[in-house]
Amino acid sequence: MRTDEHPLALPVGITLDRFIMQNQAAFPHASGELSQLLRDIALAAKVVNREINRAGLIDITGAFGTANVQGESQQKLDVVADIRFIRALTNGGEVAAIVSEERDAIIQTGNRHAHYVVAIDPLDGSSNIDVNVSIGTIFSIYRRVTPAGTEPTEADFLQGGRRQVAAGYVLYGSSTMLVYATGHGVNGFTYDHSLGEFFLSHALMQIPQQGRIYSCNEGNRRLFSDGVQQYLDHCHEQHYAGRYIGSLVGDFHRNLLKGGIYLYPPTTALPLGKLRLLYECYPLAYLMEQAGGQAIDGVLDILDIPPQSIHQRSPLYLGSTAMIDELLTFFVQ
Ligand SMILES: O=P(O)(O)OC[C@H]1O[C@](O)(COP(=O)(O)O)[C@@H](O)[C@@H]1O
Ligand SMILES: [Mg+2]
Ligand SMILES: [Mg+2]
Repeated sequence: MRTDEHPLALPVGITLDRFIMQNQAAFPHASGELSQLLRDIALAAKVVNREINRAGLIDITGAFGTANVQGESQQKLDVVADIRFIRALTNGGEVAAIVSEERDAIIQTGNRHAHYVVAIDPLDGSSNIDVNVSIGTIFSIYRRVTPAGTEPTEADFLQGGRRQVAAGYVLYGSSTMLVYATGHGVNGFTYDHSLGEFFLSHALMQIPQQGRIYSCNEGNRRLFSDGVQQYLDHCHEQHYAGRYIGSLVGDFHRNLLKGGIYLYPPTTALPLGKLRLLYECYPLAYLMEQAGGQAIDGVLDILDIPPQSIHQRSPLYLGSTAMIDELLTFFVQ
């Protein structure tokens, strides 16, 4: 009997580290830089996970008293997660510059020799931080276009969604998961606190083509276009289940597993939508397309939207292909 099949010692599974190494082997010219970058993200995720789990005990709940470039009040955990990810990516040495939701300007890490830049939403679902509801982190990775050795510029971040070389999210929920893709499918890893390791738990995730869940803040209903309002009526007529956590990562993850559609339409208050193209829409669209779903802004595929600025907003509709096709029929009437 092979040792890894012994009933007294069941295998623990494939660690994230081993998975990264196995996948790196598939790219003969790989230098290991992207692999190290992914490990740095996993390390920061473990530290932030620890802070979230004990937030109420170490007084990092509530507002920090400052506002970010979007004019949103920064929660203490927004700031903590921002510092932790920037520190890990800087110390890891593989990232030349970072765009963060919590910082106005590009962060120069000082690693001018590095070949990658990262756009990040350090803490997603800020309105749910203090109420023990799932929250997340979203990241997007590009190979820089400016030469190594020089100071990275906006050009490195405004390459367009289809130039991402990797993207993913961390979900801090009933379990903690890291879900990412590097162009060859979406894989999910569950964190085992007792071993301090992420283990492969969801290989090659695919969203069901059809779903019966819709996720939308219907409190904004009157601010939506007629087409969106008619689509929401259609969801009611079809008795689709309304599920809205208010954390994009949480709503995305559920719909990825069960099938469904997430909508953050433009409103009269936010005519360009609320969500940010570089560190919310592009990375989740990258995952959604590789999981067999669709992501649009109502007209274009999210990944084809030309980027103009680092904190640019966009409407977002993403999920099961059949549900996106159905939504689009309400936009052309
Ligand atoms: O409260 P609203 O308007 O429904 O917005 C909720 C959406 O805004 C977000 O909280 C925006 O993300 P941040 O928390 O990172 O700012 C999404 O996670 C969520 O889907
Ligand atoms: Mg967010
Ligand atoms: Mg955020």
